[in-house]
Amino acid sequence: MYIYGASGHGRVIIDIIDSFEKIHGVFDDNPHIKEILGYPVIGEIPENYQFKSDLFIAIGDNETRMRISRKLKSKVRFANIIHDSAIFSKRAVLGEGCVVMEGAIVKVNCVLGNQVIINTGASVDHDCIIGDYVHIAPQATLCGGITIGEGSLIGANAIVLPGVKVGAWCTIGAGSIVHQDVPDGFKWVGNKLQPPLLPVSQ
Ligand SMILES: CC(=O)SCCNC(=O)CCNC(=O)[C@H](O)C(C)(C)COP(=O)(O)OP(=O)(O)OC[C@H]1O[C@@H](n2cnc3c(N)ncnc32)[C@H](O)[C@@H]1OP(=O)(O)O
Repeated sequence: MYIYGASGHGRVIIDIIDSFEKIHGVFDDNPHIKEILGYPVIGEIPENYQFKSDLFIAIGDNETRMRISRKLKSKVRFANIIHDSAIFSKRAVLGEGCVVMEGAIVKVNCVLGNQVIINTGASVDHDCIIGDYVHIAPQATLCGGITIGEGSLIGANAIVLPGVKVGAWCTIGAGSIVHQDVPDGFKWVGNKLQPPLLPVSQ
């Protein structure tokens, strides 16, 4: 497998896979990063690079992961990674380029899109629909029947109550309790929707 991203999330991904998976190469656009966990970092992906195996985009930022996956999707197949200690229902569906980390749970009838991160110990209960490029951060809990729109971040230890719909590109603060639907692009912190930023007056 190839890895794209040699920062914190890249270290986490390499640490999960390199005891059973050969790392063919690690890419990162930052020319100052030369090495990660003992693996040399190649730099940017060269034009017309011929991949010998699947790629995993190990970048935590949802918008960046979307941009890179769109750029590369015609050139390479994206790997999925499910840690041995995760519980992933045989009746749940996963897109491509996703990771389900240590101790995470994804239950019956869940549908996960592409490039989704289910981080350490997060719990996604029955019948949830998770859009592309979503990150469910460590220990977050999604109760049953929840919808999370594309690109949203559900912060660490947040709880989303049953049936709630979180829109696209929302941010849910760490430790929040989300008890109402959240419109596209909004932020929710604690137990409240945050007012949108007002445009700066001319
Ligand atoms: C392995 C990993 O690390 S995965 C990473 C997962 N990432 C996360 O879980 C982070 C989620 N992000 C957060 O919780 C952020 O703090 C956000 C998005 C809620 C707020 O970020 P910002 O908009 O930059 O807000 P900022 O940091 O300026 O804080 C604004 C106010 O909200 C408060 N605040 C910030 N985060 C929270 C929170 N989670 N809960 C309650 N209050 C908060 C701040 O104390 C501050 O209060 P004040 O105005 O009274 O001083």
